[in-house]
Amino acid sequence: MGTLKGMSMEWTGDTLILIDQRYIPVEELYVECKTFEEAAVGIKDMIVRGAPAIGATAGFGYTLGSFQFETLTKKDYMDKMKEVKEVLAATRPTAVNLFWALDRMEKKMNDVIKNNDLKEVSKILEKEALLIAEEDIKINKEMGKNGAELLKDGDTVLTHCNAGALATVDYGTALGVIRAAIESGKNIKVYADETRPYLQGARLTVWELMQDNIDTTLISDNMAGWVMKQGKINAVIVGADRIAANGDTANKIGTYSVSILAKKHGIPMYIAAPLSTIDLNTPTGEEIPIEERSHNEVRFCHKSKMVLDNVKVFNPAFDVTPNELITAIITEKGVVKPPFKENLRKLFED
Ligand SMILES: CSC[C@@H](O)[C@@H](O)C(=O)COP(=O)(O)O
Repeated sequence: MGTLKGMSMEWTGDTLILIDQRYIPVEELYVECKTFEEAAVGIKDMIVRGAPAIGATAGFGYTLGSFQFETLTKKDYMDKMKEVKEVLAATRPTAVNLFWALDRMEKKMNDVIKNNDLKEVSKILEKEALLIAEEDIKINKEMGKNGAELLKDGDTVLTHCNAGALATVDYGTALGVIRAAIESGKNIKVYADETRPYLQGARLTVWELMQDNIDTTLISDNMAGWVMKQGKINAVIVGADRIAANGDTANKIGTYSVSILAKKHGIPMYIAAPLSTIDLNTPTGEEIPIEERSHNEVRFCHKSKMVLDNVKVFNPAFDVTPNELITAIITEKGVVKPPFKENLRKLFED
C-alpha cells in the first residue's frame, strides 16, 4: 500500500482525495473517491481537470476498479475491468493523457494477470498508478528546467487557462517553467488570462501563483492583444491537452487567439507539455476531438446568470493552435523546435 500527496490529489492507499477545483478560490473543499465511478465523476464534472491530472486520476480510478472486482473470477474480473476502462475513457475526449494512462494501466493488468492472484494484481496496478503520478511531478520539474532556459531575468510571461500544479499532480507544466525560472534566480512576472468561460486562469492560476508569491496580474481575455502591443509581454507559455504528430496543439479555448496575437507582436509562443500529451497516432489538429461543454458555462459567469435563457450558445472547450504559430514545444526531454513532425517523432525514438 503506497501513498502520494500533490496539490491536486492525494492517494491514501484505498482512497483518491481530489481538491475540488470547482470552488477554488472561494472555498477549499475535498472530494473522496473510493470507487472507479466516483473517479470518473471527478473527471467529468471537472472536480479535477488539466491533462496530466486527468491522466493520473484515471490511473487511480482504474486501481479502485480493480479493488472493487478483485474477489471475482479472473474471467468476470477481466470483463469488469473492460467496463472500468470504458467508463473512465468516456469522461472527457480531448486530453490524450486520459487514454495514455488507461492504456498503460490495462497493459500492466494484461501483463501480470496470468501469474498472479487478483489481490496481487490490484497491488501491482496501485504501484503503476503511483508511478504515473510520481513520474508526473519529476517530469514537470525536468520540463521546468528545460523551459526556464528560454526566459531571461526580468521577463513577463502571459499564460492562458491553468497549466499549473492543479492541472498536474504537482508543480505544473507552463507554470512549472515559470516556477523553475524563478527558482533559478530570475525575476519573472506573470499576466494571467482569466480564460472564459470556465475561468481557470482567474480562479486557479491566480490562486496558485499568489500562494507562491509570484508577481501576477489578472487580465480578461480580450485585453491580451493590447497588453502585448504595450510591450508588457516577453513570452507566452501555455500547456496542452493533445499535441498532434505535426505539432498542432489542442489547448483551452482562446489559446489559438493568443497565438495569433503573439505572432503579430513578435512574441515567442511556447507550449509546455510532457511526452504523454504528444499523440503520434493523431496526424494533425484536424483529427483531434474537441469537447463541447454545457452551454451554462457561457450563460453564467461562474455562478451568476448574465443572459436570456433562450439565447443560442456554442461552447467548444478547446481550440487547436496550428504548428506554424508555435515557436517551440517544451518537454521533459528538451525543447523541440520546428520542423515539429520530424523532431517530435525523434523524441520517441531515443
Ligand atoms: C498542464 S494542463 C494543460 C491543459 O490541460 C490545460 O491548459 C487545459 O486546457 C485544461 O483544460 P480543462 O478544461 O480545464 O481541463
